[in-house]
Amino acid sequence: CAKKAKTAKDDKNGLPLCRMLLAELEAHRDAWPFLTPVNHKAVPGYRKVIKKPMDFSTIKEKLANNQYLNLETFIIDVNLVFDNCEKFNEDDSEIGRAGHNMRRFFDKRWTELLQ
Ligand SMILES: Cn1cc(C(=O)NCCCNC(=O)c2ccc(F)cc2)ccc1=O
Repeated sequence: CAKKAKTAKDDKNGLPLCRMLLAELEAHRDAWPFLTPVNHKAVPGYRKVIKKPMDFSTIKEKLANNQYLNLETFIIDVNLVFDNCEKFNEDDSEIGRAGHNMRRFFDKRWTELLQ
């Protein structure tokens, strides 16, 4: 019979873990810039500079549509949110700092949960 997955990382579908992690990201006080897609009509230059926009609501939609193979592919999209933020925003700005805070929080949580 198939070996029981050792950790969520190996588990073919650590999807409940993804849903839990996303819920924690959305509940974070610094999540507000990332909850919905950046409105490129309201944010000059965004569409030109950021080739692959991503946000928490889009990740939620992809989870609901079973578009993530496993935790890895989910983590790639979450990191895309933070990488886009670093590319477009000064570190010393409200949104730039929010991005750094959220990345630090996420890295801490998923590594804790995988131990
Ligand atoms: C990630 N990023 C976001 C923006 C940006 O201007 N984003 C709009 C923020 C406005 N949205 C809110 O204030 C809000 C949304 C939901 C909510 F529940 C509470 C507040 C600009 C550059 C960038 O790189």
